[in-house]
Amino acid sequence: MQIRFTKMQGAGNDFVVLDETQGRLGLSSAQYRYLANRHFGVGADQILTVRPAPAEGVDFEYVIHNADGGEVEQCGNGARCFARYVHDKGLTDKRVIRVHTLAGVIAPELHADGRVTVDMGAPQLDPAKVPFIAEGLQPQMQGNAQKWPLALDESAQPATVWVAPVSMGNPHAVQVVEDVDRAPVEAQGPLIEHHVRFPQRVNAGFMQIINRAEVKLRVYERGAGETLACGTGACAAVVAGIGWGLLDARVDVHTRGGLLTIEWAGGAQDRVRMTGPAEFVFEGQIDIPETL
Ligand SMILES: N[C@@H](CCC[C@H](N)C(=O)O)C(=O)O
Repeated sequence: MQIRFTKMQGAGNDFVVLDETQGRLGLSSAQYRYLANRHFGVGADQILTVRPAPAEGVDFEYVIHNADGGEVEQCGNGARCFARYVHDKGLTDKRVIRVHTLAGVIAPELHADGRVTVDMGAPQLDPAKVPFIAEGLQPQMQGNAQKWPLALDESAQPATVWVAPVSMGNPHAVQVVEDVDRAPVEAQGPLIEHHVRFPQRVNAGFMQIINRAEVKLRVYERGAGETLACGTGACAAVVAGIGWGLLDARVDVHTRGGLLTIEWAGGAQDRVRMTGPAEFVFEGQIDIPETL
């Protein structure tokens, strides 16, 4: 089966974008995995699919698969690339686009310089809704927000880490580290991702505070491993940092792949805004085995 694709990246978080506005490709989870494979396929952290609007009041449907083939609710860097794709490919002439995702409606806005700001919606901090199983644990209060002890495998240093469970439509566990470049992302990432207290698995964020308006961040992503940047991870980290009283309402997040700016007024109903780059890389055609 031969399909056309576009490769894009947002702060180094890379995507294969598929256009299903003229009909479904009907890919299996193994075929998404094949596309994402960096040796046999195109290579990507996520596969983004553009579909026609499923309802009144939105312009498109945005479907996201992780590199492991699983469908997920939200992807922030992908949302910026999605908006740039539908605009630059002539699928819409709107510069503010309303997009349906599994996590609700988001609204990317294209700027003249090529960057995109996305209204990512309000964060969810109720542990049960992340979902995070908090039963039997004693949280610590810091500022206006809680942090929860997460016991990791004994081989992990430290054996217990303190995290904020935050949902940006998808689940995140954010912890503060002293030096992000020396943080045990590879060792702790998989343990946090698969921790029994996160029944839908989780994206693990490691945030170093530089000052009240600047952080460094690495994220070990659910279903993709460490990526050069994670947009929803940046939103979740800033929400946690503001809740803990460590950050102001506008924060520059330095990732290994580029800069994301996150804004949040701090109220439960306040929506998070994310601004960052969205770039085309190349286009092509690939043969995908029918049976995988
Ligand atoms: N890279 C993304 C997040 C993609 C989904 C995530 N791995 C999950 O499983 O929730 C972003 O930029 O937000």
